[in-house]
Amino acid sequence: MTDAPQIRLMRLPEGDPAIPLPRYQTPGAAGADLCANLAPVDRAAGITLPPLGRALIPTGLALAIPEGWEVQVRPRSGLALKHGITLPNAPGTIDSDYRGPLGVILLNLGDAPYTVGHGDRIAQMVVAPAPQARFAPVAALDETARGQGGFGSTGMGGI
Ligand SMILES: O=c1ccn([C@H]2C[C@H](O)[C@@H](COP(=O)(O)OP(=O)(O)OP(=O)(O)O)O2)c(=O)[nH]1
Repeated sequence: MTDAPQIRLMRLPEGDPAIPLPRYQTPGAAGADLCANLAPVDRAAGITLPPLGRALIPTGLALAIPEGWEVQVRPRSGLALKHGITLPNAPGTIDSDYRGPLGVILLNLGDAPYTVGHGDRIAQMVVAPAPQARFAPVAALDETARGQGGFGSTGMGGI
């Protein structure tokens, strides 16, 4: 296994120090939970997403990811199953050279309004290797057994 990288985390000036920093909830967790860090004006009422509504939810954090790695922001399955809350851009890509505020785009696919509260665990971030490839333009590609077959070309049934 590649050595785990160190990711520097900075709480932004508008970040609430009472909100826990991302952490793995169990020794084997792949994702570290991210909490909503709402603007002071939103903290009392939260941010309500109507059905099919979406919003950029601040985390109050900025990251410095080492080159060659990325952070993926992914939905939490409990919120998805119970309330239909997902990320329209899942997995959100956090680039290693990005130093701006980390935000989470939440989308309500449920049939009832959903309110995001200050401090709620809204998503999880997974750290993954992301090497930059070299793209080599060529006139023709090598042949394979699959060729151009795709999008269900091997059939859709079981057994
Ligand atoms: O869920 C997300 C997705 C992205 N970002 C930040 C970090 C990322 O590095 C930057 C740009 O994201 P992306 O490349 O997905 O956005 P884009 O629409 O292609 O914009 P850009 O032209 O700024 O790259 O926005 C977030 O904070 N949360």
